[in-house]
Amino acid sequence: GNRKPRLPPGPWTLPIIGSLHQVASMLPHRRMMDLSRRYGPLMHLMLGEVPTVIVSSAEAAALVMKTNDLAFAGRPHSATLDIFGCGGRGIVFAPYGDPWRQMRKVCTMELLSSKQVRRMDGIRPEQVGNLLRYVAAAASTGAAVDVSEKVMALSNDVVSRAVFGGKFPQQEEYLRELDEAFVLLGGFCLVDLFPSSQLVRWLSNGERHMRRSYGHIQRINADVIEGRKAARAAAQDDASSTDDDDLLDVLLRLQEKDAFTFPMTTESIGAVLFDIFAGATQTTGVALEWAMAELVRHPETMAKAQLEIREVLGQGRAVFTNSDLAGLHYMRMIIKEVLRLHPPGPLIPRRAREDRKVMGFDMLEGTNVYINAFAVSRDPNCWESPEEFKPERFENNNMDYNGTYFEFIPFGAGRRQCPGILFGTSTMEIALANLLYHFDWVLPDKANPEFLDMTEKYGIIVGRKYDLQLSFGPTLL
Ligand code: HEM
Repeated sequence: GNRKPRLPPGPWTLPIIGSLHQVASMLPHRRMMDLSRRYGPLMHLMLGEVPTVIVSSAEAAALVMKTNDLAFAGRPHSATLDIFGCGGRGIVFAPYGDPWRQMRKVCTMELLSSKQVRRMDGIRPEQVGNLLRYVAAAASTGAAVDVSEKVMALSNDVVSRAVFGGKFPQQEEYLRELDEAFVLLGGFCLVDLFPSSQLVRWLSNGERHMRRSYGHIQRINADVIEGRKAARAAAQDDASSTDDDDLLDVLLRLQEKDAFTFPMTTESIGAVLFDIFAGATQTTGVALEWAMAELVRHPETMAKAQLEIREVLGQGRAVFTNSDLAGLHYMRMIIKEVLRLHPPGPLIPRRAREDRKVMGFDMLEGTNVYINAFAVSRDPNCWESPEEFKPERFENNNMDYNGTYFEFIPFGAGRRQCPGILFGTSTMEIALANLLYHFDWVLPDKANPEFLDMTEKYGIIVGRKYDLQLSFGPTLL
């Protein structure tokens, strides 16, 4: 009928600028957590002209990502997102529908296939070995290590091997553009907030910047893909797979076989490769940097983890592989606790594909919906001393990030859940196990770890504002 919709409650909004003044001033996931504690687990905001609902409790998250998953399986769109997501041809920002489903299935099956898992189990130790060599050299001279930079580089290299087969000549530029695009997406860009205004469109730099960044990314994609096509043609192995196939090989083979029900262009392949790259690198990198920061801040936790690792692995090991790590129960609790306190993507973007009633409120088609995974995993109604870093809280329970416990959703849940959980946590485990087995980490100049600055940086992937510089304790192995 014509009844007025009953929207979720939200802060007082100004005409034109909506609730922007409420959220734009600081880290949005924190500001929204504070606001939601006042207005409730479903909170309505007008971000500029764009109706938005923020979801901030386990119960509300389950209603959105489980009970009504299909209705909320869309992703937001906006001028900058449409450019970044290649008009929906990738995976992460593709609209819910058949092309997305086929692409996601292919990539997920490939990344999780036993062949690819075996391949990556061989590759990760190589990459971690490079890192260890660098760290050992620094340790021998007493220099501090920029851990943030090094774990990010590790994550980039591992993902790059999975997706593109190895470092590619333009990798540095690719990463720089990705960084810039993430900053543009995390900011509240005027054209996204006022889509109907031609004036704003004309004035705004956001769309122009994104177009330039993404154009550059597309050119690099095209170069890499054309190069590989030429190499495949020369090797005449187009139909057969080898043990060293990366995701690019797999997609090209499917393209050659015409295996999709939609046109699979080089541009689409590029969009998918970029999406996997973008979804995988910074998330895993910042999770590792938060892990090392929390461990240094909690020396007793680091010591306990080292005891476990050194006991399980025995003495005198060089580099080890993921299959050596099955017995590291405390390590896995640490990883969970890091992802609870520092979910790398704190605001999970969805979009309502149809009208739904949730908790008695109307959520209207076209509304952008952000699930605040950060607020949910710090909810005092679900977690004891939620602000404290305490891996032991995961002892003797089954609580997991697999998308069945809605108070803990760093990877989301439902149809859109992150397909890279195993890939990402495997990289985290092997990196942390090696870094802790071989070295004792402390702050440089005997600084007191209690005062380590944990300020977050603004962006859709939330890392540390200040790079983590670490040095070495006296009991080096
Ligand atoms: C610690 C590491 C990671 C975290 C915290 C993380 C987190 C997330 C989250 C929260 C989502 C949205 C889920 C939802 O809407 O319910 C997501 C989506 C996605 N992630 Fe991850 N991710 C990580 C690592 C990875 C890795 C390693 C890969 C690939 C190898 C990856 C690929 C993707 C893709 C392709 C999507 C989009 C799925 C879709 O829209 O259908 N992620 N991730």
